[in-house]
Amino acid sequence: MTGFCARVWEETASTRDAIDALPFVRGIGDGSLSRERFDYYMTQDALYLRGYARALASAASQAQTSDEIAFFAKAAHGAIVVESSLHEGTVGSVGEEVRPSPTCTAYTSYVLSLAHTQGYPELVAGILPCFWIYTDVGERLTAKAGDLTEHPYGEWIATYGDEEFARSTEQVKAIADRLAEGAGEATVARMREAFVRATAYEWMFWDAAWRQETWPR
Ligand SMILES: Cc1ncc(C[n+]2csc(CCO)c2C)c(N)n1
Repeated sequence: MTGFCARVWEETASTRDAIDALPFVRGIGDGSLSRERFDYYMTQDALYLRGYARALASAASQAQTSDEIAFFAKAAHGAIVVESSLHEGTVGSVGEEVRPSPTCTAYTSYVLSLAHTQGYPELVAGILPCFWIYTDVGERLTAKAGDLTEHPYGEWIATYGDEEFARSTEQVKAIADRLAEGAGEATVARMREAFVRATAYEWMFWDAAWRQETWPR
């Protein structure tokens, strides 16, 4: 039987095709995306990464091996460092007055609910699309964009097209496959649900940035 990752990757093929087709993602790739939309995204992403870093720290606290504890603790730190370096170069530091959008709130609340109401395998499955989708999109955009030095979003593309980032993704995939192998049917079904949902949130996050989504007032 094929592993968990191979199966859920196949199952989310249509969502991933829809991600590639998003005007926001196409616009980052060809450089035509407006600064205004990109800045909205970066600000919301900084807020997202704070919540996501907490979910990674929770995975570190639930992990059972030294390697996994160290891996998730380093990734939690990495999420905050990505936030400050990539974001300060574009939108500056994000102040307390900025409110997370409905989609940002939904996505961070969802991964944190996995951390607090489900088990370690479900949390890892819900954390994985953040790594895998960005590696996947980053690799394709890097191959397409060519020389990034003059590209308006070159730094963003290079961050996620990076080989070390791809290696981190492979590590989360290996952890998810191992956990699914040792888990019962009900846990694997919840892991699948977490992966599918988080993948949908990745689509929604870029779509919300394109729309510059706000709360009703
Ligand atoms: C909405 C959203 N989803 C995924 C990433 C990518 N990402 C950022 S930090 C990290 C892991 C630790 O470095 C990953 C995979 C993002 N930036 N924003």
